Amino acid sequence: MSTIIEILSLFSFRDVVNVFCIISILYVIKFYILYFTRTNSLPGPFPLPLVGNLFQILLFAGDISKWALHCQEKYGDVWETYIGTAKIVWLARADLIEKLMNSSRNSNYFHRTWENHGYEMLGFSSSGIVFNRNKTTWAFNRKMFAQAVGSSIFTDPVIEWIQTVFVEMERYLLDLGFDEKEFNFAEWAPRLFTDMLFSMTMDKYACTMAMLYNSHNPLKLAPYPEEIVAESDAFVKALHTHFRSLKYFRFTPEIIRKKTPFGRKKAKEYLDNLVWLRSVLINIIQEKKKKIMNTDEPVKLKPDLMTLLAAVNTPKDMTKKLESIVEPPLTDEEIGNCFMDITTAGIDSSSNLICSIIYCIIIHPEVKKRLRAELDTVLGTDPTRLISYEDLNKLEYTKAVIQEVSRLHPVTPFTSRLPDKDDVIGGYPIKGGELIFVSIIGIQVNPKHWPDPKEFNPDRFLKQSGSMKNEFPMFGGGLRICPGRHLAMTEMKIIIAMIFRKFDPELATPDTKPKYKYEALIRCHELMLRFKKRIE
Ligand code: HEM
Repeated sequence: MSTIIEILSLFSFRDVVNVFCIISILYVIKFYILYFTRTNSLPGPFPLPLVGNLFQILLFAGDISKWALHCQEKYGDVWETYIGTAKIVWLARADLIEKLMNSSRNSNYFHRTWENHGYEMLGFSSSGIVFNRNKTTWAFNRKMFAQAVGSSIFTDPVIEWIQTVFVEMERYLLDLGFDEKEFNFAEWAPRLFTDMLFSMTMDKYACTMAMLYNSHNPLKLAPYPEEIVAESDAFVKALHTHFRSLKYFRFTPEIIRKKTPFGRKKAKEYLDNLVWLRSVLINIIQEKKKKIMNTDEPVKLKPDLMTLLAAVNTPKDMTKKLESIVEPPLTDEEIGNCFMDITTAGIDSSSNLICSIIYCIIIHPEVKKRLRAELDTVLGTDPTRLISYEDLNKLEYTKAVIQEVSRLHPVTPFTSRLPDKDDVIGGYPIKGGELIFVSIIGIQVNPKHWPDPKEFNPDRFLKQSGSMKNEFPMFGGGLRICPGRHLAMTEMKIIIAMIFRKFDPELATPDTKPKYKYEALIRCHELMLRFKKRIE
């Protein structure tokens, strides 16, 4: 150390500045030599050294989806951008993503992004679904998840769970006078989906709506025992800390996480939180396993997702015939990671989409009228009648409305793929290891696929014939297509039906608009409404 200080003392401040300037100039020269001599160049915005094109996103207030649409308009359906020195190829046309959205197990496009040491530390790189980079364990976990979510023993009670949780929200809203007073629906939506997900995955109360209600009405608390509320509160808070930790581990360079006191402290806090969360989950899973072991009639157990996953591939499997069981059961850790994947991927996307759907229906009275007519025809005029699975299949216009809102306002505007090896896409050479962004929003408003793409017209989904999977990739596609898509559509249909058959939500003021923020997905953080009761 003292030798370094002695050497440094031989230089004046001016010398240090000069050396810094020379190194910077050499770096800039090298950056642009590489940029201008790059092979397989594509059109795209001009990058700056070190930051690449990141600074241009600031011109769009950090909203990458608006920036991507701007780039598409300027450069066409294929363009390139840079994060630092890393090139990213963008694709915004259905035929261009065909290879990426191929479901073959040998696909060149299994990985969604680069390897991340942070996720490895968290234990998600080879377990669970969303961040799993190991094809074998990913395929196994995903197959078990799809088997449980898709089994009829799960899908039937899910419809009841969703309705029960919605009725609870309805009670709180009416109790708080939100049929007359304006309130921020965007505050309630994530709680509605959290509570729903907790009941369908674990048969437990998350009580997040109850807590919001209590914060508005401390004199008349929601009817849950205090210890249940406190227990759920601790668990939900830990889950939120876990969501923040995913961002931290993804974006904070390893050197900061490991070598700086602040970085180390933060990483430890997050890891301790995850250890606690996992231990709670494992206790819950083991309780479920005990119940399964102690019964001769597993079909009589409450078929929440965790119970189904805990029994999968055991002699008490409720999702398939025993003679077809050849694989091992899921470990407790795998079940816990699947639960965290479901909450990570399933709460925010659904709750943000529901805000956009309600807003679009309100501002299109003719759409609301047709939607209501369909609800009344299929469900009848008694708003307390339980909705059944058969009813849902008949709600074609409602489904078209949900799809049209998702087309114009996708909550997940992009997904990505990392090719394992070199390829050619639409005539453009692509290098292995070069990240590809699929602009879901760009494809869904591309005039080559959608006439009058900016017009809100649910009928276009009723008229669609043939396959349009790559023209409407709201749930991604191929190997890594969203495995929760059917559940998500079920949730949306039921909630829209429950709202609009009984209520007539109105905007707080005629010019009220939802406020969105881009945070990996498009998050609605304000939608001021009144939940007026339906009169006609
Ligand atoms: C409206 C609601 C939802 C939307 C718009 C949505 C959209 C998406 C998209 C675009 C992807 C990436 C697909 C790809 O890269 O090709 C994805 C992945 C995923 N989604 Fe969803 N999703 C929704 C709801 C849900 C729900 C309710 C669940 C769980 C119950 C879920 C679980 C997952 C999982 C586990 C993945 C990762 C799949 C993998 O990596 O293999 N999603 N979702």
